[in-house]
Amino acid sequence: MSASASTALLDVTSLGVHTPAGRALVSDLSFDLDAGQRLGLIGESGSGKSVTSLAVTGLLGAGLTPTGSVLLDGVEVVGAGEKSLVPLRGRVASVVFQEPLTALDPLMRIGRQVAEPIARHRGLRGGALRTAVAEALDEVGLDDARIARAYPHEISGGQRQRAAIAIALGSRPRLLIADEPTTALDVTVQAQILGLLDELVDARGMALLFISHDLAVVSAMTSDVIVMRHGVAVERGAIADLLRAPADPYTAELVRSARALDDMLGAS
Ligand SMILES: Nc1ncnc2c1ncn2[C@@H]1O[C@H](COP(=O)(O)OP(=O)(O)OP(=O)(O)O)[C@@H](O)[C@H]1O
Repeated sequence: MSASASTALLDVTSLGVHTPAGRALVSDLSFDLDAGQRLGLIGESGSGKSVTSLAVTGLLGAGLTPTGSVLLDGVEVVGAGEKSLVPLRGRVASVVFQEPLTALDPLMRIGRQVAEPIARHRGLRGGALRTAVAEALDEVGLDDARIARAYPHEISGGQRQRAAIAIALGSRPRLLIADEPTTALDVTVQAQILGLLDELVDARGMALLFISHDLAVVSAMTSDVIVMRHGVAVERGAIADLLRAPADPYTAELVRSARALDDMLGAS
């Protein structure tokens, strides 16, 4: 969160999202992210985290209306048409979602899906494209040649999420939005994927907006968070400070339940 909003890669000011019936799903949310910075959005299910990530990338479904301002690399996303949004997607920001099956095309081999953003954004063809795809798969730990030829249903959930990460990064985005990227995975695979994301974000100097309901998971990826409840930011700051002295009762509850889980795991 920088002092100088004008240079931010992502600059969200007083974002609101409303249903057609006028219900506010997100209200008066403001934050910014500079190149290479990380920020966590944490909150219980239904608190508006995913709606925020969709609003930020201009992907809100029909009927949901955004208000306020979202500047992505200086371009206004709120109210923008597809024509101005398409060049931003991938090149500026990419999203990794909770369920990789929704991001992957079930009828297309993994290798082709990884190739598509690389060809589109980096203009590679033929042998150079094949080499770049092999490198992209290798980078996410999918170095088995079988994976490139497989369809999504032929590989494991963890491998699918690795492939989804390779696709999201193929366009070389400067901002990665990870929306509960490990929630659908078992704990061991979750730790591997978090480690992989951490390494890749670091190696490429990407900014990261990391969304989760799980304080322990968020604290593995970022040191700064916004706590959301009912579509409103109830608290923000360094995780270390929130753990020590949560100001909002809801944050205190999040900290208590994370500690209880930790104790339970420690005792087992
Ligand atoms: N298209 C939509 N139309 C109407 N309401 C919606 C729509 N999409 C989401 N909502 C509502 O907006 C609220 C916030 O949803 P959102 O998915 O952002 O929550 P979340 O914090 O990401 O939760 P989860 O962790 O379960 O994904 C919820 O009450 C949800 O039912």
